Amino acid sequence: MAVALSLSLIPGTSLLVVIGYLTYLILWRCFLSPLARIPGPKLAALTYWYECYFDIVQPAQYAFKIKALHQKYGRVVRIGPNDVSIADPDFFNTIYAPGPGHKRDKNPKHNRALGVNSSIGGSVSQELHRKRREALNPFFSPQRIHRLDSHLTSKAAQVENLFAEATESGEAVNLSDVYFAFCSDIVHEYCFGNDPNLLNDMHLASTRRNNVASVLGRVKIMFHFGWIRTLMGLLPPGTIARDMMMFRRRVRTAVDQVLAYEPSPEKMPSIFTHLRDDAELPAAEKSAQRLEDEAVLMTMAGTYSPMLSLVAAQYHLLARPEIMTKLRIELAAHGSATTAAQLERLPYLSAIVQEAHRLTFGLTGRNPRVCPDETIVYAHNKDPGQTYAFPPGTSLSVSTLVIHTDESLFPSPWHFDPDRWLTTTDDPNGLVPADPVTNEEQGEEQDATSSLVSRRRRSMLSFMRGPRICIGRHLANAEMAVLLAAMARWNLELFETDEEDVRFKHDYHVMCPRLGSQGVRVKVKGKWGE
Ligand code: HEM
Repeated sequence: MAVALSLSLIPGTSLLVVIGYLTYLILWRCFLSPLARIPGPKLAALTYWYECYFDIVQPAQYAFKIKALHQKYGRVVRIGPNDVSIADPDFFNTIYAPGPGHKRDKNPKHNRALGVNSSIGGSVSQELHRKRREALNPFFSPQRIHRLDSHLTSKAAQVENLFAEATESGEAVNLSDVYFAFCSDIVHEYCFGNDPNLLNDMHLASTRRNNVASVLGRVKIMFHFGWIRTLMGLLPPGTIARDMMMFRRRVRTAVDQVLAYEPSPEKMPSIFTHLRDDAELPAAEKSAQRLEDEAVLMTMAGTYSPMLSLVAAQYHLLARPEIMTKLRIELAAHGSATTAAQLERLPYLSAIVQEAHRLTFGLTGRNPRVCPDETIVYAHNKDPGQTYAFPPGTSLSVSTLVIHTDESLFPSPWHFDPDRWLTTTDDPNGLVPADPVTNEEQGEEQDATSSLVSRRRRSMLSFMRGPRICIGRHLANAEMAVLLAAMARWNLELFETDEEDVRFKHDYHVMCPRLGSQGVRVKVKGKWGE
């Protein structure tokens, strides 16, 4: 009798516990938490379902919603129960590059999206990240990248051969596939020491590009429903998300091949033979699983992102012939500039590259940092009412979309305008410093006329800043310089392509143009000037 009575009380007690917990959650998140006074929609403060709605139902629109929230609520907006977005380029370094003695970790929840937790990009703690970065750094210095010059030039020549063939056949060429294959061949050779020559097989290049696009197309689902990835790991291979499995399996094969061979003194080390042979690295850092994660990140980041910037630049060069004309004049005036290092110093070419990066937005998703041990204070210099303290553990981010389309920095922000990157203080020989941002940080190149351009450069977030700045940025810029200079030698016409094929419409970790876009396609009319 007593047992039956206690059993009958269970549902009621459980209901009370649930109601009590939910009441506590609502009170804490909306009214009592130290973040409660930060402006923003109460629903976003209360639950992650708010973000989930804009990520999945809309779809992939939260980046645009965050911009709209800043327009409504101001520079500081609470965009999640523990998440704050700050639309102030002057606060950027405090979050991402605070300098020695200040810890900035990643938010582990964001690792779910790509599932490369044991890669450098997936390292949550600053200490672990630093160790992994130190192991890779030697491969990514500008000097080391410029040793790839002959390889870059020969790959660009291979692209030109494709154009010569397309001139004869009259068939349309998909530049998104071509540039994906170009970047993929280069990064694959750099990582594993062999060139898969994807440029030789455009059908395969197209399949591989779409493969990566569908992996990216799932990042929002994986982010909000992390258990799906766990479930996938338990199912027989290929049951769901075949493309994701195939992509990982291909990368794993390349890693296994590296691990299967002994060190060979006469062979130039590739990134992964270097990691395999690095005596300083503990065994766990060289496990096949960890190296697979590293390689997945490296091959995805090293192909898809530069491809996006390349096609954006190429589209605007073709849609706006006056930009192409200026580029050709500059290239003709510096005919001896052929290597990546020389081309990267041409002001107009660099400005095109920079503008393409701006409108490609780097990582379009939230890329928060968490400070584990310090309260961070935001104080707007002109408005004392806008002072906020974020306790340790708050997930803080700056939106690339918000900053790169800030009208006060970039008037008519969606207009592709390389001129906004040119200063009157450029070198009299018409050359720009190799790394303008670094030079500015060192106090060089400052006068009144160039201050707006300097501010724009400091506000560029495409590669991020601080210790986690894109490790492959010098490679990406070298690839772009060489390929855009080669493309200027050809007479190309856009084919069934418009601006919607290169414009940021959806945030799938990186920018995605209109859904269903086939990429940037052209007809090749022959060599320019012939
Ligand atoms: C236009 C081209 C590129 C863009 C816009 C871009 C953008 C970025 C951004 C924004 C990050 C910071 C991510 C974070 O904070 O977690 C990053 C990191 C990274 N990128 Fe790139 N990237 C590009 C090209 C490349 C290339 C060519 C490679 C490889 C060869 C590469 C490899 C990486 C790696 C390994 C990381 C992680 C670095 C770390 O966590 O320390 N990226 N990239």
